[in-house]
Amino acid sequence: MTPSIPASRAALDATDLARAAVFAALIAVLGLPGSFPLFGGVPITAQTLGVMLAGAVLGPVVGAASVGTFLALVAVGLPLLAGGRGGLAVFAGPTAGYLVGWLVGAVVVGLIVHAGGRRPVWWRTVAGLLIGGVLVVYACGIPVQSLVLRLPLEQAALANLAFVPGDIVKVVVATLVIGALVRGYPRAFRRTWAPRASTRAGDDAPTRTAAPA
Ligand SMILES: O=C(O)CCCC[C@@H]1SC[C@@H]2NC(=O)N[C@@H]21
Repeated sequence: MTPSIPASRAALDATDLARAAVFAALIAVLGLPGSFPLFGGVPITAQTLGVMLAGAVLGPVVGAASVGTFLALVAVGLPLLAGGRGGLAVFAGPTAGYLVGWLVGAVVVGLIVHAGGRRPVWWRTVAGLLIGGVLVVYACGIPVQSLVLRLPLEQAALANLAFVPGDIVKVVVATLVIGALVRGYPRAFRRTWAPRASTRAGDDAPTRTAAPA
C-alpha cells in the first residue's frame, strides 16, 4: 500500500518556511568567503555545502523550497552568489546548469537521506550527498557549461574533475554535521516531509514518531 502524506502536511506551514529561509540564508553566508575561479567560468564555492545541508536536514520538499528561495533572490538581483554575483544573467551563463542542479540536487539529497521518512543514518547520508549533492549537480551543470562555452562535453567534464576534491570535503563536513545533529539535536529532523513507512525503533525509526512535535 502506498502511504499518503497526512492532510495536515499537505502544504508548507510557517515553520517549514522559516526553516527554508534559514537554510537559504546559510547558502548565502557560505558565499561570503568568495569563490575560486577556474577554467570554464565555473568557480569553486562553499555554497554547495549549504545546498547539501538544506536537502539533508530539511528533506526534499522544504530543502527545495530553501534552495528555490535562494535562487529566486539571486534572480531578482541580490548579489548572493560567491563573488557578489546575482541577476537573471547568471541563469544564462556557464554556471546556469549548476544552479538548476542545486535545486534538483537538494531534492535528491533529501529523498535519499530521509528515505522512508526515517531519520538519517551515516551511510544513507553519504550516499545522498554524493549522488544528489555531487553527481546530480555535475549532471545538470556540465552539459549547460559545455553548451554556453561551446566546449566539447568531454572537455567540460574533464574540467570538472577540479571540483571533485573540494566537493568530497564538503560531503565529509556535511556528514559530520548531520551526524552531530542526529545525536545532539534530533528535533532538527522531526518535520521531514516523508510518509511514515516503518515502525522500527532506534536511529532508523520514522522521524516524526521518534521526536514528535
Ligand atoms: O556561483 C555560481 O554561479 C554557481 C557556481 C557553481 C559551482 C559548481 S557546483 C559543483 C562544483 N563544485 C564547486 O565548488 N563548484 C562547482
